[in-house]
Amino acid sequence: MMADYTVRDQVAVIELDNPPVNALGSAVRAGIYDGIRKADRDPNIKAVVICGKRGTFCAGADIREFDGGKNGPWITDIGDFIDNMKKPVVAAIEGFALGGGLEVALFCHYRIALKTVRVGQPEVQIGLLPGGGGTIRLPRATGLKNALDIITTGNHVPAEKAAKMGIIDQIVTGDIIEEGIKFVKSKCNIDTSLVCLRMKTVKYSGDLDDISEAAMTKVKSKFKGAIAPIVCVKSVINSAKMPYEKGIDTEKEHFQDLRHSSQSKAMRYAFFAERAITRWQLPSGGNYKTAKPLPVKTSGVIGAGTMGGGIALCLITSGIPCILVEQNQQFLDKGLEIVKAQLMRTVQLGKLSTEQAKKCFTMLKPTTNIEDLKNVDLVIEAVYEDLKLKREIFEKLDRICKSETILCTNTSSLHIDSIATATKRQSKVVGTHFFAPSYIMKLLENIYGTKTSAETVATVMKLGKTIKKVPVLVGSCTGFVANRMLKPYSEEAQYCLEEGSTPSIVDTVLMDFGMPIGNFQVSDLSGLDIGFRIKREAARKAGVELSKNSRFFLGQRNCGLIEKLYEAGRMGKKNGKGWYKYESLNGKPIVDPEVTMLIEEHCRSLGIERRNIGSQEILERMQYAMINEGFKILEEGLCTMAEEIDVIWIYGFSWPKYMGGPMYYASQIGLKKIYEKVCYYHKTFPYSMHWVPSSLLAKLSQIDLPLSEWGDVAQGRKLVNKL
Ligand SMILES: CC/C=C\C/C=C/C(=O)SCCNC(=O)CCNC(=O)[C@H](O)C(C)(C)COP(=O)(O)OP(=O)(O)OC[C@H]1O[C@@H](n2cnc3c(N)ncnc32)[C@H](O)[C@@H]1OP(=O)(O)O
Repeated sequence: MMADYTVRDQVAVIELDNPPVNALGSAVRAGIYDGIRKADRDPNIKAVVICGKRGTFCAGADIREFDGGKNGPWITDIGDFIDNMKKPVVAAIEGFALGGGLEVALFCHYRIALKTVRVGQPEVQIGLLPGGGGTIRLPRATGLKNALDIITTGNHVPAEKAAKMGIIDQIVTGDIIEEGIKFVKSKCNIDTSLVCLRMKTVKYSGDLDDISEAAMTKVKSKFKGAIAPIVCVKSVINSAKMPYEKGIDTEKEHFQDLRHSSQSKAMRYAFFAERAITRWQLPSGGNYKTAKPLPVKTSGVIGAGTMGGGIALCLITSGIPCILVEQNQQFLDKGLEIVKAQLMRTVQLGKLSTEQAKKCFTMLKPTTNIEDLKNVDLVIEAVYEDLKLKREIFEKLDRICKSETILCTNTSSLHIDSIATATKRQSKVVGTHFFAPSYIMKLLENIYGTKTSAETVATVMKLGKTIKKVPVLVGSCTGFVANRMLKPYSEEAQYCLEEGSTPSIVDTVLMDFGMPIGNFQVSDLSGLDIGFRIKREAARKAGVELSKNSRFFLGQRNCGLIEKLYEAGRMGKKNGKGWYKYESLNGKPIVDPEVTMLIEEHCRSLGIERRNIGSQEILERMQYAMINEGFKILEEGLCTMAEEIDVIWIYGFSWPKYMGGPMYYASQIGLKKIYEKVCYYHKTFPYSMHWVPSSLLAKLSQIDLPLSEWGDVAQGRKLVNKL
């Protein structure tokens, strides 16, 4: 049994015991069920305490069991039994009570908790609804409005707030079991039916249909394309519409439908992928187990532009003091304004109080003197993408900073070694690639160079977590993983324009797939001048001319549309015209006939025949080209597992979690089909290197291996020819 049963002072104590988070697997459910029945039968027992071992109550159902068909009592059987008990039952909560964990607590007559506790119904984040009575009982505890909010967002609620909401009866300090026993003994004479949530009515104000409609509208716009939030709303509304039993039965049906849905399977995959990528390893052998992170108590950021300012903000809002360096006072002042404005916005969003924001700001020390960085533990350089400039800065930092200081570069494309070699501490140089807007986007691509030490990697991986990012470790190559994969994706989008499509058609196809924003809208947001400069820099490096009228560039297919738009003064959203036109800085993209004409003229001048391109082809070409690149990245060992690529796309480019990430998506389509299509497009477009099929993809397309083993095949840990 995975729940210990002991008796203390005539109180039965049932302790959930399933490391590491007491997940409510079938054996744990059976343990609780047997425990309460035993306590009920025993005339010497006056009351029951349910609690968890190892400092936490329960993180919910065992997510891994949803794929199989494990039995054991259904969770609501526990609730049904407690509802009929005359002996009081209290949930004594420490750590987390999430998902099925909170549902078990809601079965109990009372809930007490330590101040540090967090409760929540995060099932929606793995494409489910709280299927153990949560959508029916939580509204009875806290009212419809709060329940809708908690269940549709999946957000954790801190204990004191949960107490105010009526979810927790008492906040306690000290030993949670002792407190539980003391509390429940004081309730031995009450009529338990009076405190049983099943018996309560659901509180709400206004018209139920209006509440339902408003909640539906909200979740449909906030979680576009996701099914679970919609079903969550339906089920919570049922709690007020239906008798308790009918609500519970309907909830169970909804739960089973969602559990078997492709969206939930993908989101469950993403949940474990996010955890798998924390088990990083370096080709040199260092890994997450053996390497110890260095403390980062003080930090510095060089460059107070939007990127650097955002990074500094991440640091100070996580309690790490930061010295922000700019080359002159004017730039520094401008940067500080950006930081202040972003802090204000955080306050407006209710994520920080004014007091907290003020305190954060005091942790920022602006300066124009780089020498001020001499004693910090870690510096992040965030100047613009210029190798010469970055090398100069690193050479300076190497001289100025104490020998222990870790030097990070926020480059989006340059090889780490090309910067690290400017120093005499290559083992302490590492890439930390933030994504714009750096304060908001969750992905942190950490890049190791040839000589980066495991200790340095461990430090930036830990720092990533501390500043609430999702850090993923990758090897160094041009563009690293994210931008390297983005390149063929956006190139194919532009080729589709040349061949007959339009920016709005391409973007609509992507958004219908589930991307929150289309390729050309993103390009307008970041600015067409960026894309133009990248191409110009590549041309400069290769010693060739950039020609907008050539269909070939560096021996590859070329689309000169960006150059043409740039020349026409179309910089993107910032000047109101790019691939679309905009009426204001916050305006929506509007199809611009001028762009359509420009594209058509471009095709005429180059003799490109335009045709009707179907949405399937657009999607396939953009996604398969990028997926093929993903396999090359695995093949080259720049990632050690396919999960890393998926997490990068989910958190760097907002790939819908309910589609799992591009590699997971490929696994669902089938590698054989992907490989055949890649070969077909390679034949059709022989001048696009990105269509050269990855040999790993070719190999894996011949066999049926789960995604979790693709990295092993790539790294030679699994020999496929011996299978
Ligand atoms: C039978 C009931 C039927 C229906 C209704 C109920 C449905 C549910 O309850 S669905 C599950 C709802 N709960 C969650 O979604 C919570 C998931 N867990 C978390 O959010 C976090 O793990 C945490 C906040 C509880 C702790 O975070 P942290 O301290 O950062 O640790 P990790 O996330 O790294 O987790 C450690 C370790 O535990 C594994 N794990 C966590 N929760 C579960 C779980 N519910 N089921 C199975 N495994 C779980 C996690 O994967 C980590 O292990 P690995 O590193 O080996 O992957």
